[in-house]
Parts: sequence; C-alpha cells; structure tokens
Amino acid sequence: MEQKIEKLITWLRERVQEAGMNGAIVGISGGIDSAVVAHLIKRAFPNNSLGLIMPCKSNPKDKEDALKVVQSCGVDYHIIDLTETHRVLFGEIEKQLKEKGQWNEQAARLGDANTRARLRMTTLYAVANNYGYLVVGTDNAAEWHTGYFTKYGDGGVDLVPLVHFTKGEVREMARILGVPEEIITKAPSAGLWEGQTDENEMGTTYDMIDKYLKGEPVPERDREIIERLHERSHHKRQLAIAPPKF
Ligand SMILES: Nc1ncnc2c1ncn2[C@@H]1O[C@H](COP(=O)(O)OP(=O)(O)OC[C@H]2O[C@@H]([n+]3cccc(C(=O)O)c3)[C@H](O)[C@@H]2O)[C@@H](O)[C@H]1O
Ligand SMILES: Nc1ncnc2c1ncn2[C@@H]1O[C@H](COP(=O)(O)OP(=O)(O)OP(=O)(O)O)[C@@H](O)[C@H]1O
Ligand SMILES: [Mg+2]
Repeated sequence: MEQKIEKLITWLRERVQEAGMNGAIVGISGGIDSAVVAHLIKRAFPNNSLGLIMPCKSNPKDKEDALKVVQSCGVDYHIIDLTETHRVLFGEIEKQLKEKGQWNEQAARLGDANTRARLRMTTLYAVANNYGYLVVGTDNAAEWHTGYFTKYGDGGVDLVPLVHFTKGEVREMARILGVPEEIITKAPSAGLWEGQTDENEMGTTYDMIDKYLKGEPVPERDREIIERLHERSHHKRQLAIAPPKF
C-alpha cells in the first residue's frame, strides 16, 4: 500500500503539471474519503494544496472532525458556510413551485440534499479558479460502481484518485497516511439528512460491495442490490448523452 500511495502522489503531480495548473483542492467533510485525499494532495503539493470545509445545514460535529483532518495533515483550508446560500436558493425554488401547485414533497429531500452537493461543487470550482488548482474528488471504487454520489455534485470533479480503491483499501491507506483513528472508524455518511448513513440508504454494506468488487461470493440479496445500483447509474459515469449527428 505504501508503494501505491507513492504512485498516486506522483500521478497527482503529473496530472496537475500536464494541465498547466498550480496545485489541487478538495472538500473536507470530516469523513474518511476526503481525509485521505487531503493527505494525498498535501503530500503531492506541500505549498499548493487547499481544503474547503463547507457546512450546509450540517451537524457541527462534522466541522470539528474536518478540522481534525486539517490538523492531521497540515493542509491550508478555508471554511465557507453554505447554509444561507442553500436556504435562499432552495427556498426560492420551493416557493415558485408551490405557488404553481407543482411542488413534489417526496422528491424534495433528495433534491435538497443533491443541491447541497452541487453548491459545494460550485464553491470548489470558484475557489480552484482563484488559485489555479484542479478539483480532486473522493469517490472510492464502491461509490463509483454503485453510483453513490450526486451527478455534477461530489461527482463533478477533475481527478478521481481513489476510484480503483475499495473502502477497505481506503481505510488501510488512511492508517498509513496518519488520518485520526476516530475518522477512520466512524460510520460513513453523506451527512445529507439527520441520521443518514451510506449503508442504511444503500441497503447493503461497504464490506459487501468490496467483496463483490474483488469477485468474492456475497449473499444473493446484496448482489442484487449492488447490480441494480450499478445498472441505474451508468449515466453518471458517462458524458452527457448526445444524439447522433443528423
Ligand atoms: N438514465 C438516465 N440517463 C441520463 N440521466 C439520468 C438518467 N437517470 C437519471 N438521470 C439524471 O440523473 C439525476 C439523478 O442523479 P442524481 O442527481 O445524482 O441523484 P440520485 O442518484 O437520485 O441521488 C444521489 C445519491 O447519491 C448519494 N450521495 C450524494 C452525495 C454524496 C454522497 C456521499 O456518499 O457523500 C452520496 C445520495 O444520498 C443519493 O443516494 C436525475 O435527476 C436525472 O437528471
Ligand atoms: N461539509 C462538507 N465540507 C466540505 N466537503 C464536503 C462536505 N460534505 C461533503 N463534502 C465533500 O463531498 C464528498 C463526498 O462525501 P462522502 O461522504 O462520500 O465522503 P467522506 O465524507 O469523505 O467519507 P465517508 O464516505 O466516510 O463519509 C466528501 O468527500 C467531500 O469532498
Ligand atoms: Mg461523508
């Protein structure tokens, strides 16, 4: 794993150089995936790396955890609170659609959550532009395979260094890099609504998805869920669908 980490760091430097850019930026949530990426970019670009902590109606504990990540790797950071921005934007959408009697209450929870992810993406690109940095994503192999990310939200990035690493390998990497143990062992969550955990929402576990990706046997029920999530999310791993040239 040490060798793979070194290769990833070299790969990050090469991609930034090839793009003619200066460094890299990542959103730091207080979860393990972004903690690993923060450590990687700090090692790759000691003086040209940046983390953004972007609370958006978030549990205050997330910010505390994100600051622990910052402390553990020493990356520069800014805190940009998006709660008010989200309230104004999503509030206006809700008001207009309600006035026309077209507001879909059931769809609203996910719409609200995905808007948070897309506001974070917008913020990352605006700040990246200021410094001439590339935006680095945090998706691991399990999230990528199942499409467990917001299209053009946390999925809207320039580089995806962890995309071939299972969640288990990301944990292994985190220990080597020096991510605090409490960040490594806490339940993965998108923090998109109160009490949300990835595994509750997906209906299977990262251990099962990791096993499936390694070609190991998994219970029929988990296999079905993983394959359904994968089938449903092809569009997220592709460019926007274009018609043939008429
Ligand atoms: N077949 C198709 N071809 C082309 N486009 C298609 C499509 N089906 C849907 N779409 C489009 O895609 C949209 C649905 O995709 P999307 O907007 O991503 O929304 P969706 O996949 O429904 O939701 C995002 C999922 O990712 C999870 N998430 C989000 C952010 C962070 C994390 C985390 O782990 O931290 C997890 C979140 O909890 C939720 O389960 C539709 O509204 C539609 O515009
Ligand atoms: N409050 C936040 N501030 C900054 N970035 C955030 C915030 N919330 C989410 N993100 C970004 O969105 C990404 C996707 O979230 P996701 O939950 O998959 O990863 P994680 O929190 O790093 O790890 P875990 O899956 O263990 O929770 C994060 O890695 C991070 O880059
Ligand atoms: Mg998280």
